[in-house]
Amino acid sequence: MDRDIEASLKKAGVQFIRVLWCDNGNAIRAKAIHRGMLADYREQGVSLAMAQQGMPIIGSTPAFGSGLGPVGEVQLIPDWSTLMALPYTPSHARVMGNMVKDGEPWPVCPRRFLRDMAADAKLEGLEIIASFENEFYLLERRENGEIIPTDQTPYCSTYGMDIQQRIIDDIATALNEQGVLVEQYYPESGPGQHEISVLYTQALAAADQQVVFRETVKAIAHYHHRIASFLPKIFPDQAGSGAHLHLSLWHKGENLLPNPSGLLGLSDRSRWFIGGILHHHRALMAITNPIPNSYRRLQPHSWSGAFCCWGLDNKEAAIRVISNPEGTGSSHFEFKTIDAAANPYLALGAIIAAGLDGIRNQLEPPEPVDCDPGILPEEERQHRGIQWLPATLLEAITALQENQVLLKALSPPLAQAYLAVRQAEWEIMKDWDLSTEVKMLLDRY
Ligand SMILES: NC(=O)CC[C@H](N)C(=O)O
Repeated sequence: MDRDIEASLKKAGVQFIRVLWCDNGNAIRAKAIHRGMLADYREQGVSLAMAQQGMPIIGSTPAFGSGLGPVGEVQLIPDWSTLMALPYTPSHARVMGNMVKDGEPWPVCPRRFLRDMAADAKLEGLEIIASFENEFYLLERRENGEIIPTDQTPYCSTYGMDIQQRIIDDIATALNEQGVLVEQYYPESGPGQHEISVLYTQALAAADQQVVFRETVKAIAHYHHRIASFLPKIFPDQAGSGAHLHLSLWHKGENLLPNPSGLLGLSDRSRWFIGGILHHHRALMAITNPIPNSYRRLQPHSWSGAFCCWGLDNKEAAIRVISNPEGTGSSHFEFKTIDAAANPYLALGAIIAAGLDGIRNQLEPPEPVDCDPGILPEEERQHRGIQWLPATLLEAITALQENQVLLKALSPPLAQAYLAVRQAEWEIMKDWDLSTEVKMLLDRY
């Protein structure tokens, strides 16, 4: 960051620069540096208690067994290439932070993990291109604490668009101003549920975008006296909110996915990448669906990726390969078993690790599924190799504890801290009913 940027921050009226991190509980947090003190902090960043990476989403003591106690600090060093004034809070700017210990990237830093996984992919000649596609609810809190949707409109309702026009416009403007390019918008099927998709980009930037997206949507809703929530399941009988992850693999500007004569229009490497994700799916879910509430969303017939399988344009499969109308092969696929309670750096990093394992070991996915797996008799599902996914976070945690590929990729200190946070959250929340989850978590995601 040079003096010009300091000057432009001053000119823009920025007083504080938030240095952001996204922790193992997927809370987005920041320490803010006053502009007048930037010279002192520019290189060394702000200090952070190591225990911060052991915090569950509820509570303020590090999880037991995280390996992170009250002693020890790391530096949160701004990645100045991500500096951006916040359009919705003009006196603040934000920059993403990297956790550094003794001058080296700290293994427990989620951004470090994704950077390393992207670098691993590069060694295989692959650039990972991704985008998170979020759904969220726009809600109001009544004086008695009751949470109600702010529209009652169905899927793609133009009336829903009219009702929410100002707020959606403001979100789109703010995202675009931060370089997160808005692609499509429509009201989703739940009352007050909306979806805004943003343009894909390289892996680290895609995870940064996910943080920016959540920050922006929540802040702008608040400005409009609304609550935006990404909590995976809010209303028992209405659609849940996913954060489907769209992926493609590139090399030197060329998309490596399409092969018109390959299975589902895909090249061998991309099919093996998918094979790796499905092979490690159960363990991945401890990262992609990290809270007990996540498992309420994953129901058959809800297009949420509740079955471990893949298919062409199949919205009930965990992996939907998206057909290309021009018949030139499939250019990307979507992983649906993921929600916005997931730390995007860890989730995308773990998916890359699983996919690379698939490529290295040429892991073939099972036969693609061309029907709704939820209506098949159990025997046929088994015959076709369509597995039920973990029904609880605890099952997913156990799968991750047993998954040497993902544990190795995470590195022992990150795996230890992450699993301890998941276990702590499981213990805290396992007996909560949905209304307690909503009360406690609505504002946190
Ligand atoms: N249109 C859709 O794909 C719906 C997605 C669904 N709401 C989910 O939970 O994932």
